[in-house]
Amino acid sequence: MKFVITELIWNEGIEILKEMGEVIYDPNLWKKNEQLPSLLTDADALIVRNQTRVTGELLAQAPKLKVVGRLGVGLDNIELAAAREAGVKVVFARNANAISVVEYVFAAMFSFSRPLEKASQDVKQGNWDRKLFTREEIYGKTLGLIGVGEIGARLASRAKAFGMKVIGYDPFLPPYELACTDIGVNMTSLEKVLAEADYVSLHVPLNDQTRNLINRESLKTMKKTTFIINTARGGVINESDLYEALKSNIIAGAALDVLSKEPPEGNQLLELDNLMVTPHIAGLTEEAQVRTSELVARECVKVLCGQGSLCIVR
Ligand SMILES: NC(=O)C1=CN([C@@H]2O[C@H](COP(=O)(O)OP(=O)(O)OC[C@H]3O[C@@H](n4cnc5c(N)ncnc54)[C@H](O)[C@@H]3O)[C@@H](O)[C@H]2O)C=CC1
Ligand SMILES: O=C(O)CCC(=O)C(=O)O
Repeated sequence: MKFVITELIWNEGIEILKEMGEVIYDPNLWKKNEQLPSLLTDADALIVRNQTRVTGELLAQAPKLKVVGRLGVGLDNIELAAAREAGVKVVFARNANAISVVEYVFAAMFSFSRPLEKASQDVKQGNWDRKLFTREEIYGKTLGLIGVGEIGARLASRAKAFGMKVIGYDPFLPPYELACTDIGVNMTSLEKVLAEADYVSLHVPLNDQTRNLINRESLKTMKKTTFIINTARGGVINESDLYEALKSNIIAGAALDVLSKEPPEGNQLLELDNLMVTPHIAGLTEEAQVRTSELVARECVKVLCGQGSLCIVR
């Protein structure tokens, strides 16, 4: 078996693959468009993160390919219809990084509500301003979830433990799969989530329905005190509309782990004081990456051995 890996993978995954065959691994291969097709001519599996564009054109250059492994959850960089047409299965790291994303969202909420780093810097600069850093508890506040899947559900149960009220919008949630009421999420409309939440957190895939879901009109319906947190995909928020809303204090602030263009180029949002931005790290913890690398390696091998996998994208 030949495995081609175009982006960062942890050793735990590589070890599994090496037992099964040849492993070509270069974490920067996704940037080397001229090299990739020739490496794929006799590859059985292609393993990627979120930067490799797995297009129909690329798949056509990989006649032996049977499986694409996605070291993560979002599938917006993979042309699923083209993969289906080519008979190539796609497996992903179902739920492997969800807890890390949840903890990131708490870090973002606490950065707004208890800004320890800013206060610490202020003290180190010789100040002792206790009033300046008086904020609000998250206890009793409303967390609004847009998308209540693997991440949203885990975020909800932990937010309840902090005494938050949790409301959610997810029109595609199969009722038998997740009893939102059991985990304390009051499911409601998108309009209500936006109007009532003190913290809005996005957990939807990027697709034609969710692109620009948060835009000038929806931002206007939010409270002036609301913070929005985006760990989903940059395209879910219209960035120029968010820029205007933050600049004119239509909402209080935003934390973005994802941007429409990564790394950013000339993105005005980065100039704003009420914006926190990180380089797509919500799912990047040691634990999540070991789980992700092992899971995707194992599931690719299963597919190549003709066994079933619960991580195949349908
Ligand atoms: N920043 C990071 O490091 C990470 C980002 N992600 C992003 O988070 C997204 C969500 O991840 P999971 O919770 O694991 O996925 P999931 O598939 O378990 O949950 C997504 C939920 O969104 C819902 N949904 C779909 N379209 C919707 C719409 N138009 N309106 C409202 N809800 C809608 C679905 O019904 C589903 O319940 C991923 O697709 C990925 O883009 C995931 C992991 C790490
Ligand atoms: O692929 C990555 O490295 C980031 C994780 C992510 O965005 C995802 O799992 O969807």
